[in-house]
Amino acid sequence: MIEIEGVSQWFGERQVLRDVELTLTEDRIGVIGSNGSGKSTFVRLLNGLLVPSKGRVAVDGLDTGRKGKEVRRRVGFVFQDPDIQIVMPTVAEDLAFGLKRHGLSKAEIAGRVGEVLAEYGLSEFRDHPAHLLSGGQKQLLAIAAVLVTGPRYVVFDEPTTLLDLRNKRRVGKLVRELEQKVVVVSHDLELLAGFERVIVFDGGRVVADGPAEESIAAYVAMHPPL
Ligand SMILES: Nc1ncnc2c1ncn2[C@@H]1O[C@H](COP(=O)(O)OP(=O)(O)OP(=O)(O)O)[C@@H](O)[C@H]1O
Repeated sequence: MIEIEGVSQWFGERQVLRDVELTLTEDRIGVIGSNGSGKSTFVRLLNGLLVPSKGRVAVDGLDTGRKGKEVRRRVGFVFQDPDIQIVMPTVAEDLAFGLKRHGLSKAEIAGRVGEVLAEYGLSEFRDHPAHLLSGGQKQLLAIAAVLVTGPRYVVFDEPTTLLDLRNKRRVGKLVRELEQKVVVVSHDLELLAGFERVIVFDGGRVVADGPAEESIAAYVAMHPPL
């Protein structure tokens, strides 16, 4: 469970989130809203990438301000642009990187990396330079590198924006089928169809919150055709 209690966020003089009060328990949660409405800021609070200016965020009872390291082990974060997440030269080394930080032995790491490469259809790219992968393959690698560390929750910030239709569907399927609880920020409303809960932000506030179909309809109704 992730609890967001009385959270407001300022950057300098500018208030970006206003009195957000939410308890996240569902397996599939979407976050939508206009550009600049505060979605990315909100999800950055969930794994302690950002600590709220006011209020409190707790993951399974762990305060993100005081227990940041433990929180980040529980909550994986997949960025929109996989290039900023890929840190090692080859595909296998990149996957191993996250595991080393988790104190696994060399043999355990090799085994786990092999499994994950197979699972994501990346085995043939094992020793390939990660930066030469296609956009879709990089996104899959970035997702795999987060999942390999075994988080309980995974936050995705616009995971399909840079992808072609085939890879968009691939990532969409993966997001729907993950065993972890997921929170997905997206402008791709199709990706969120069928989600248990979709939260709509506007001007830093939650303006709708309910099953995907209801929230998406409310969001669409807020934006009549020009
Ligand atoms: N680190 C920061 N410093 C200053 N302002 C910031 C910072 N991060 C975000 N902002 C501002 O906060 C506001 C909300 O940004 P945020 O990225 O949360 O919106 P968003 O809903 O994710 O938008 P988009 O759909 O365009 O990605 C924007 O006006 C942005 O310029």
